[in-house]
Amino acid sequence: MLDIKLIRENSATVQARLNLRGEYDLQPILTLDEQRRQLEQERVVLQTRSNDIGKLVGDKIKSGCDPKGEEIKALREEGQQIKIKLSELEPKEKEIDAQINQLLLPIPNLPSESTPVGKDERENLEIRRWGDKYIPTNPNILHHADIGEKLNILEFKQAVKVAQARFVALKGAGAALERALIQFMLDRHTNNGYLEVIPPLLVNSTSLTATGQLPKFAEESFKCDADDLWLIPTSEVSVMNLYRDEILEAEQLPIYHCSYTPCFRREAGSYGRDTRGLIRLHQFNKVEMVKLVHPDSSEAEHEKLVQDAEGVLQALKLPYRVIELCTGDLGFSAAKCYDIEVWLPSAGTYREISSCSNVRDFQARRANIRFKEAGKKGTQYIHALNGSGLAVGRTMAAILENYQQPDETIRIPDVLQPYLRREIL
Ligand SMILES: Nc1ncnc2c1ncn2[C@@H]1O[C@H](COP(=O)(O)OP(=O)(O)OP(=O)(O)O)[C@@H](O)[C@H]1O
Ligand SMILES: N[C@@H](CO)C(=O)O
Repeated sequence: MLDIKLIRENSATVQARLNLRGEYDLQPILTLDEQRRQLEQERVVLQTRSNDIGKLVGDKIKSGCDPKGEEIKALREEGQQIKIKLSELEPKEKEIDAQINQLLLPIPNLPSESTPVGKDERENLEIRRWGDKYIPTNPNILHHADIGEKLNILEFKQAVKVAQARFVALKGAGAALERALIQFMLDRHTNNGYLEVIPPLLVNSTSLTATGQLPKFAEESFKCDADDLWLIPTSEVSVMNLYRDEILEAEQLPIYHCSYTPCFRREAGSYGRDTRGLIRLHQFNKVEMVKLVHPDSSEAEHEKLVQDAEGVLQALKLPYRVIELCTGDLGFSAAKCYDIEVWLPSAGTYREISSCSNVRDFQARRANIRFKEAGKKGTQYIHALNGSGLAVGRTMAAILENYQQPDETIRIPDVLQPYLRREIL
């Protein structure tokens, strides 16, 4: 959530930066904020007069004025009227606060100053590439769905019967490879100082609002019918919300978490896109990295987060590139975002496998996550970062293609062999 004080005091700058992301009109918020401030001023004036009257009545009685006389009666009557007005003002202020809040919730984060300006994904910037030398030279590589079915490790038809399109069942070595990938990713992150969490897979609406999926993107998540519970689209939601409404000590920061969970997405706007294979499913596994950090270090922490995600691909020797998203392509909560795209030989292209964002204080304001620092008055909002480290299904797809041998077997990446106790699939 954007800071209302920032909007009030720098409305032109905030509006200009929001315009880099799309169309958002701050005027209704500014109008309500002005009304709210007028009510506040009115309340302060009335409160002061009410205090003065109380004091005046006391002083006058002390100096001999008749407590039942006309003068005291008139003052008491005025005091009574003020109390009635004050009691009417309070709910009005609360109502306007609630309206401002409702208008702020669908407004996205401001892009960072260093984010490249652009309309959409065509204006994203390629930052670097890694692993060109590992790009396979075999021109006949099968799509991962085809080789997966041939090897009897990916089962799409049966999964569709059980659920619907965009589901998969992993069998035998496929299930083992998925588990090995999850374990390998978690081991790397925990060795790098991330504390593992297994969080709830169902979250309430307050949690989804805190991380930014609600109210705007309700149609992208699955909701349980009878309860106020949703299946998580990413474990960023559950992990961030563990800290909702908490005040941390500065010494507790930075907090690094990693978590493996299934993720559930309705993919409402993806009709007809990526209908084959593991790229776009309603349920997929992801190892997530989440950081809660001091605002001064969030930029450096962001660079380290991307390196941690890249490290997984480098260890697996999967070729990739890093893209910096332009202002028009940023996710709702992100101030700055790098996507990592892995090479998929069957398509002859790079496909997104990880998204690493610095959301700065945007989620902390919605979730009310603050910290206290010695020598500073009051509390400050933490900065938060999240990144996929990595999406497991897309990693499996990349391995089934990049490690495919001419005899249609799959070589297991060296770092996974100890987990699987085999070299070939
Ligand atoms: N429906 C899905 N099925 C499988 N993996 C997914 C799916 N959606 C996202 N992912 C993976 O999870 C990562 C984090 O999710 P994110 O919200 O950044 O995806 P996204 O930007 O919606 O992806 P895309 O642009 O491909 O739709 C992505 O980088 C991707 O690797
Ligand atoms: N939580 C982030 C990174 O994985 C996302 O889903 O995009």
